[in-house]
Amino acid sequence: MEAQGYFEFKREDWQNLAKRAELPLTTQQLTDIKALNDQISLEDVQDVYVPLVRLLQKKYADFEKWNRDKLDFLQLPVKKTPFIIGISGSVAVGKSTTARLLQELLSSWFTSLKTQLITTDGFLYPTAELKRRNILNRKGFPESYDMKSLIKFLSDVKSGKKEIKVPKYSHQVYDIVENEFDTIDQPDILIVEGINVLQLPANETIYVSDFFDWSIYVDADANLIEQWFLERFGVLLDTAFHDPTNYYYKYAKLPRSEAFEMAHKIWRDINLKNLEEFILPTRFRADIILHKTTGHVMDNILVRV
Ligand SMILES: Nc1ncnc2c1ncn2[C@@H]1O[C@H](COP(=O)(O)OP(=O)(O)O)[C@@H](O)[C@H]1O
Ligand SMILES: CC(C)(COP(=O)(O)O)[C@@H](O)C(=O)NCCC(=O)O
Repeated sequence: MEAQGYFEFKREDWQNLAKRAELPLTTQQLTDIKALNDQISLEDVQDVYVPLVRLLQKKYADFEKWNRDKLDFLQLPVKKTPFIIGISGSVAVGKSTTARLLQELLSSWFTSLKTQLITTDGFLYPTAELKRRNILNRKGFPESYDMKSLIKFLSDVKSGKKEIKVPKYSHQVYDIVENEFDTIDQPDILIVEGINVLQLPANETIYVSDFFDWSIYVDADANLIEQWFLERFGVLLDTAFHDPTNYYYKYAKLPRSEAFEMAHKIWRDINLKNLEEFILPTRFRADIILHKTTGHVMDNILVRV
């Protein structure tokens, strides 16, 4: 991987950065995390995420100090500014799993800090609007997101606005769910996860990443990501089988091989295309690149130095 400006840690070296003995989580906390993220191996938590959170802790302390010093020097009233972390990567690479785990770790570890999480799926245009714009087959591509609203949301969060409502996307419904929202209410740390968070959309003067204090790109070989996409598709099929309102119901009723043939086409013509054209080019904008290999095992960690 051509990665100028980064230091690449092999997993073995990275895991030595935080001694297991110093793991500040109790066995119960670890068990709770495992229960919430049953896919995640505790080895990954200890070897990869503990050093990651330790590094993040340093960045957060630095951020807080700078905000305090800045306001003090400018003789402005003290105010809290949230620290925003962006997480990017391909569809199905494991962004939401990583984001949820990070939120869990931060919440268990830094109990006095409020950590919230959103996914930019909520800022996709609803299916009706995608149809109206004739871009239904471009879901996930830059033009399928309401970037103005996403930037307004981030600007509201940074300025400390209370109880901000974020639209909700459902993978099962395959659309924005009407009248359902997540509420972001003055967090100390906000994690923003999505394929588009490091992109520079052509018509904006402010980018999503301008609001980030730290960013992570989850990376893997495209052939592996396709496999993970197909495995997730299989899980979605199994849960859709008895529910005609589920988007995947029509695939669940097809012979399994036909359904997977369709999924392979969706991967090749939409998600892989999007990865190659719009997502992968943003990889080296991230502060940290988490590289995964077979079985979702993290093997390399690249840090911008
Ligand atoms: N660390 C992991 N170990 C095992 N499976 C994982 C891991 N991370 C993600 N997965 C699985 O890979 C698939 C894609 O992950 P997901 O977090 O939904 O990706 P994304 O949010 O990038 O689309 C899901 O089926 C998820 O359960
Ligand atoms: C909603 C998404 C754009 C975002 O994906 P995510 O990163 O949440 O997996 C994606 O899941 C999607 O629907 N892509 C369009 C093609 C498809 O997979 O059906």
